[in-house]
Amino acid sequence: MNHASMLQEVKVEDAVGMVLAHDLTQIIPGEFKGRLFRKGHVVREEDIPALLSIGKEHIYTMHLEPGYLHEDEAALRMAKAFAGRNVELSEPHEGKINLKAAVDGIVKIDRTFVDRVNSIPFTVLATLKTNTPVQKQQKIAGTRVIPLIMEEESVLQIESLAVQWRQTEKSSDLSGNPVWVKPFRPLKVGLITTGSEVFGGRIQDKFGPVVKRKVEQFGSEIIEQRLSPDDSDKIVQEIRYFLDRKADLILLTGGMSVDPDDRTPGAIQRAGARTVSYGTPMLPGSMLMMAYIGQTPVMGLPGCVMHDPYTSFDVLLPRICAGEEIVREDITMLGYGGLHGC
Ligand SMILES: Nc1nc2c(c(=O)[nH]1)N[C@H]1C(S)=C(S)[C@@H](COP(=O)(O)OP(=O)(O)OC[C@H]3O[C@@H](n4cnc5c(N)ncnc54)[C@H](O)[C@@H]3O)O[C@H]1N2
Ligand code: MOO
Repeated sequence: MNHASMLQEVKVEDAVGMVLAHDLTQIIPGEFKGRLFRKGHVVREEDIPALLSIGKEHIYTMHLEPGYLHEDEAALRMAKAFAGRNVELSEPHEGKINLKAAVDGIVKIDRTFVDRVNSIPFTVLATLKTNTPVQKQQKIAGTRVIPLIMEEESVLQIESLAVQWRQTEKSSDLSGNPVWVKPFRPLKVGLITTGSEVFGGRIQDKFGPVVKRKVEQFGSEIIEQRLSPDDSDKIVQEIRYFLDRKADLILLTGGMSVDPDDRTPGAIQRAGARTVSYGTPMLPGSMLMMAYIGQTPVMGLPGCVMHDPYTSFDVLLPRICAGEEIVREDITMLGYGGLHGC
């Protein structure tokens, strides 16, 4: 790429009155990183010491030829090409556009598309992983072009990748584009706390508050918490209680392991559940059960959810709160990268 003819170097001392062609960045480790001068700023006599102090002895003046784009314009066109529903774009800043969530939800980001964009030289698209829960205004992706002057051809390639994606991606009719945010829906959640030691008052329930906080974090609510001893019939009754009340999600805690008193997985099955998986390849959270009774998701939560900050429950819950059905493949793919402790 030969951009030399479009860029002219001028010593800062001779640049008074000239227009900056790009943002200029200052970094003071531990204190500040950001734009010191904005693109378009007219250099003044008093700017010269500041420019020299960030190591700029020269500035560029720029004369773009047809077929070339300024870094800011290229980044903006890239971002507009793939930003879909519930995504907002920031102003260009140092050749970068941030994509932000416009709502609370989970990000949906097509990995194949991201890889294709990044295989085009001098373009950068860095994103969160798909299905990550995000809050409104949280950054979900950033685009950047590496050179100050970008060949328009590269941007056209990205724009046409996005067009192809829209033509071929049948399942994404909700999204419009490969990077988007699926909003949470407010679910009514029934919570069944099993364990004769809790039911009988021998120990105080520590599970309920944890589950309540997690559920509320994604915009849903626990409509009621019911206690049950380690008795299969009683657990089945409590599941039916919440089915009758049209709970959108039923969560059961405790009794998920291999002891004779661990009745929860069997009771979930006896209540008529279709098991997606019992045994989840993630540590912690391996004893989690994912099941459905009709359309209603039912989850058995093992003891670790009570004390480990990030388990398989934290991966699956935001997706369920966004209205997604969990299938077997969603579970099997958790193992790779699924070691988080335990
Ligand atoms: N031989 C094996 N042992 C264990 C396995 C295994 O595969 N083979 N898995 C381990 C894993 S992983 C976990 S996680 C736990 C599973 O625990 P459970 O869900 O069966 O939990 P419980 O046995 O019901 O309780 C464990 C512990 O936590 C206390 N507890 C339970 N509920 C509450 C509550 N609501 N509030 C406060 N405390 C609670 C309970 O009293 C026990 O002390 O199993 C491993 N073992
Ligand atoms: O389920 Mo345990 O559920 O891996 O700590």
